[in-house]
Amino acid sequence: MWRRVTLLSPMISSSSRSQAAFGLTARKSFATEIINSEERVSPSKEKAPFITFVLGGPGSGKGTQCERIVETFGLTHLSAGDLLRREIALNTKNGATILNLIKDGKIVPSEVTVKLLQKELESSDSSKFLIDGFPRTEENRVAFERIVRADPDVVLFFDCPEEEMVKRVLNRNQGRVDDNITTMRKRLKIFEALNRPVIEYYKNKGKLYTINAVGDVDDIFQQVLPIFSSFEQLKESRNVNPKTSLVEN
Ligand SMILES: Nc1ncnc2c1ncn2[C@@H]1O[C@H](COP(=O)(O)OP(=O)(O)O)[C@@H](O)[C@H]1O
Ligand SMILES: O=c1ccn([C@@H]2O[C@H](COP(=O)(O)OP(=O)(O)O)[C@@H](O)[C@H]2O)c(=O)[nH]1
Ligand SMILES: [Mg+2]
Repeated sequence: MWRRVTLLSPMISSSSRSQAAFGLTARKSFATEIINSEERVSPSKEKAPFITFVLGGPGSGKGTQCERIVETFGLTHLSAGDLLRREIALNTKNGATILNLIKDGKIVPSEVTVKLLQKELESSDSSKFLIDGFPRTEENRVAFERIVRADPDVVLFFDCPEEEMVKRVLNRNQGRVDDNITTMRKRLKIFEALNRPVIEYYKNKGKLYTINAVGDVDDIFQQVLPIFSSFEQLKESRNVNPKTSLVEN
């Protein structure tokens, strides 16, 4: 279980949050601490988690590619949309508000989404996460940094033309309340206005990997493979799948 060492938090002044400084502090703040002598912390938990943000417009194939990444590299998939839909299904206190926002293609307040993600990150035994469909806005991004105190190692961007995304969403067939043309049009506008700046942010930080999201699912995954293969932290858990390893590198 990941635990933040909250005592470290006041040491970070807003002015010292350069990428390097923030990254270093985030890593330290993810160090586990032994709360009491009865609690055992495994050595692997002393390292910072490996975090990937998966971005792209609605229907660009984020969820589909995440499944492939999980199969091959064993990362833990956290879909922000799925966590929000679970709140609706469980009828929690935020459930009704979340439902209305999703129906309207709007973004759920950062506090709500970040808290859900934080809970999953902290309670998981995993040390490698794929955070799918988040951050959707600059405000989301800043809230994650502030609350979770972690930075992504990799940001994937599935780049897909609008007409292709519309076609896919309208054929998705998962009974989602937002898979209709009216909501989809709103979502595309929100994507351009609010998610593009996040993509630009990570591009400027040198963390962005842009994937051409048009074509066969397997061919798209072939663009993703070398990105993850290059990270030492993921090598030991690499699950060699003959279907996906043929064209590697
Ligand atoms: N490369 C692809 N070509 C055609 N259809 C795809 C492709 N990738 C995913 N799909 C389909 O498009 C729909 C949206 O994909 P999904 O992975 O849910 O996207 P996102 O999570 O980005 O909204 C799904 O029905 C999925 O099966
Ligand atoms: O960080 C997030 C992720 C999702 N959503 C809401 O959940 C919807 C569906 O998101 P999801 O990622 O499941 O959609 P996808 O892009 O996969 O179609 C979005 O339109 C938003 O209304 C949100 O508010 N914040
Ligand atoms: Mg999705």
